Amino acid sequence: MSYSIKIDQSIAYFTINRPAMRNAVNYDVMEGLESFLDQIEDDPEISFAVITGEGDLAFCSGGDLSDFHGFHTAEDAFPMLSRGASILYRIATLPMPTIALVNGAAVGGGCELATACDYRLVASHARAGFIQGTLAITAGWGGATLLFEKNGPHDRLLQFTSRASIHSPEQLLELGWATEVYEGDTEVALDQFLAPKLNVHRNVHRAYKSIATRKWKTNGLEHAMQEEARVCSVLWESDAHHEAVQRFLTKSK
Ligand SMILES: CCC(=O)SCCNC(=O)CCNC(=O)[C@H](O)C(C)(C)COP(=O)(O)OP(=O)(O)OC[C@H]1O[C@@H](n2cnc3c(N)ncnc32)[C@H](O)[C@@H]1OP(=O)(O)O
Repeated sequence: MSYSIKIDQSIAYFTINRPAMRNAVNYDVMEGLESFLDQIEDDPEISFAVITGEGDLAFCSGGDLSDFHGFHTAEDAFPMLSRGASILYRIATLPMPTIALVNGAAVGGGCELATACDYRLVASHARAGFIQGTLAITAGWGGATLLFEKNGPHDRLLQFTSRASIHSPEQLLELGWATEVYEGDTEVALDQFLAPKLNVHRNVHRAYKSIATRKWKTNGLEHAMQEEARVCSVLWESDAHHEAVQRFLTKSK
């Protein structure tokens, strides 16, 4: 199984379980995320949702380049990108707060997935970045739209996306992308992050989440995220993109 879902004492967990592929997202993982969202979206008993990746090398390395490399044209790529954008929109607008447990690399679509969450707990050995530019594409699952929507300093966020580089936890904290950086055991770090929050009734957390995100239901965010998928799909069909993916897939062979 390429993912697992667990609900334990009002906390819902989704774990991508493809460590050998650095937890890259294929259609199976997309289906898993949709099923996770279906399970928790209307469950008033859930206090928090946690998204993470198996192992300690990667949170998520983005779209599975070996699977999705088969898409040659914008028309081929758009349905996958659009589906990713729908999933990230649903994550961003879940009624309970969400935590990305960034226990390793979060790059490309993996950085987008973490950006869709409310909080990002980042391991001191982890790295993250919108590296899609190295593949001659932009973010395509709506993650860049979400990043800009979350009101950081415009110039620094624009550099964060367009320089396509990988950032250290210190840089991610300074940018305001990382909520906290932790050392040592991931479960302990999550417990310590959640403990003070669990002293407050879940309805309060859910109410603040609704206050913070209500505007997104009416300001066209969902449409803007789909538009990001469309822009990415146009770049996807370029030779520059296909050549860059080919270089990545053959680098160690
Ligand atoms: C939707 C838009 C997108 O998300 S486009 C995808 C953007 N993502 C990327 O370009 C990420 C590519 N991956 C990486 O940069 C590195 O693998 C990171 C995550 C930094 C981890 O580095 P490192 O720990 O050295 O592992 P590695 O590169 O040797 O990879 C191990 C095996 O996993 C594979 N892998 C990794 N990421 C992906 C991916 N996104 N899609 C498909 N396969 C991936 C590598 O090819 C490698 O496989 P193999 O063991 O050589 O067969």
